[in-house]
Amino acid sequence: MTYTKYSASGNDFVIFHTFIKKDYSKEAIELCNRTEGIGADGLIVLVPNEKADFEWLFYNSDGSDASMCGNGTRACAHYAFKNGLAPNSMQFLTGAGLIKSIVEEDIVETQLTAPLVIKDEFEQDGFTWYLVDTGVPHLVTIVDNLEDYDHDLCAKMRYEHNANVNFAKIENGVIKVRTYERGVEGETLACGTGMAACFLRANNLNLVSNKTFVYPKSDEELTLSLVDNTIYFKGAVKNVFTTTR
Ligand SMILES: N[C@H](CCC[C@H](N)C(=O)O)C(=O)O
Repeated sequence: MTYTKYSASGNDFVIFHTFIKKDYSKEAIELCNRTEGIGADGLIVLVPNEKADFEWLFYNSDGSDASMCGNGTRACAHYAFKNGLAPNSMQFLTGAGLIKSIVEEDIVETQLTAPLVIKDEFEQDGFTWYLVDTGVPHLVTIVDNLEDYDHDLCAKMRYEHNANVNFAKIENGVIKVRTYERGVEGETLACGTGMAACFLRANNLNLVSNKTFVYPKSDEELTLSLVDNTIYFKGAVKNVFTTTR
């Protein structure tokens, strides 16, 4: 089997395509293992689909499946286009519904699914939280200092709310984000749906405009924009290497 390793702003994935649609949780754990496998935050498997260019199966590195992955859609779309599996403007089926992505060289823009606010605002453990589903559930708190990010608190909030956890700081109209990712069970270098959740919260509070830059832990530059309640997420992806096992 041939596997390709992608990095999307530091959020990294192993990607392959097959005709066989089955549960790949076990393969996800093996392939994402950073000491004995290729190493990645997630596994993406492309399988044929009659109603879209393809369907994807997404797994976190712990083998859990997730309905959506913003950075994963950007890497997957680039992979699909470069492997002749889809045109540069494509739509594919995910657990969160149809996703549209456009590939232009190494820049990919994804139209995320319609956001759904689960809890608008609540206090817990000294922070003000916002809980929103941007394809997967995300807790967001806006802080003055990203050093407030605390692994143990994130783990507690992750399990209590079954959501990813984001700390965001607004600086001169742009957003800096740190994310604890469910299914990785730790901080990742970027989380697309997490950046989208932070952007939505900051935009709702009139702290950023309808189009702004967002910088995750990797400090790569992503563009988030909101048009008619639809979030667009754009940035570079990197095909790191391809290997066969
Ligand atoms: N860990 C997430 C899925 C991946 C989301 C993230 N990698 C992104 O780019 O959106 C979850 O289980 O909810």
